[in-house]
Amino acid sequence: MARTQKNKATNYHLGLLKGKIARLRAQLLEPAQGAGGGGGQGFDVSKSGDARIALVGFPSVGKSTFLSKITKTKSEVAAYAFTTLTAIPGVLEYGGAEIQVLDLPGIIEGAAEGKGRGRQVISAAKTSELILMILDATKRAEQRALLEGELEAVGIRLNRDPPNIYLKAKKAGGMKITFQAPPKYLDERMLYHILRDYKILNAEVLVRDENATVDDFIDVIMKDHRKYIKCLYVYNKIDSVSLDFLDKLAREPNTVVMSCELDLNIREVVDRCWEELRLIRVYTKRKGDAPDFSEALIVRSNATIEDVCDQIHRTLKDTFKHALVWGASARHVPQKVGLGHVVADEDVVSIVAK
Ligand SMILES: Nc1nc2c(ncn2[C@@H]2O[C@H](COP(=O)(O)OP(=O)(O)OP(=O)(O)O)[C@@H](O)[C@H]2O)c(=O)[nH]1
Ligand SMILES: [K+]
Ligand SMILES: [Mg+2]
Repeated sequence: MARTQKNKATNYHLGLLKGKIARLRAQLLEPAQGAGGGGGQGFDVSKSGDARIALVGFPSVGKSTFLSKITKTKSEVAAYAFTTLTAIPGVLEYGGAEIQVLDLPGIIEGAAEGKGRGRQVISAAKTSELILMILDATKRAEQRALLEGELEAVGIRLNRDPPNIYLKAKKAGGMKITFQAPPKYLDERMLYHILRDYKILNAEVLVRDENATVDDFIDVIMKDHRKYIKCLYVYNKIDSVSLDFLDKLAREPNTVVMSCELDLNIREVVDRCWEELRLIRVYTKRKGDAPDFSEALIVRSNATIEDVCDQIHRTLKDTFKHALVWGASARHVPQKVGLGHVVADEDVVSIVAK
């Protein structure tokens, strides 16, 4: 690809190559048959709590120091690289929620290809709802792009939505490729040949985004190997950089700065994590009683009354008549709602049974 000049005429050729590379890379990442270790498996830590955050970064950026600050777990801290050799889980308690925080071994360039424990670390990161990319404010700026490249290479997409392209493989009927608006970077012939390379010969494609690229299209074909995860960039060790530089870092998007050593801004980092996870606290209330604010039910954003019922008890739905809701999601209080009503943070809900 590097030898090919980029212009309109070679665009098609480059698109096909990208498709082939993505397909071959996915094959490489498949754990080899019977090969055992070093494969795509994460660490043996089961998920627990309401969400999982993974701490990802180069060695000695302060991942374990941070875990020890925000949870009761003590993960070994030292000045040498690769102090942490496995996944260490801790529990962050926040607003009634329990969030699992995974301290992970440091990764290095080439991690995606299996250097060090890289593949295992990245697999563990892939299971999280939020990646905290811990960066050393005193190190070169390229560290961030390097790490992003490693995560991208195994199919993690940070702070992005899935491409707005519909693809449905079929058993027969040939290829039907439609563009909602004239595409800037794609054409029908290119998509046709990329699909063929993936042995997809019958399919319906609708490209809804005129700015969609070949990479986007490949992500849609490979959607079983892609994971869209939020990432917060956390620069640690700000005790050791100039104020000017610190100011510049702090203005970057999705970025927070801290010093574990001086206990600076830790609370703000944790608050941002909570915001990024977009978890919702719902309090329950029995008829005639005051709401129970001592224990929150934790649900995902856009959760409905049905999700709330499932959190309380798996058979509650069967006897559900309606619910009464007080709080931000209610048009008037209390609002009488059905299972489909979408709740908001800190709502109070009373379930009325048949
Ligand atoms: N100056 C400064 N040093 C820090 C800060 N936070 C951690 N350190 C130091 O950085 C070194 C590495 O810290 P660790 O927490 O072991 O880093 P890690 O990212 O877990 O390292 P690995 O497990 O080896 O990947 C230790 O010597 C810490 O004391 C900070 O805010 N400022
Ligand atoms: K270390
Ligand atoms: Mg560590």
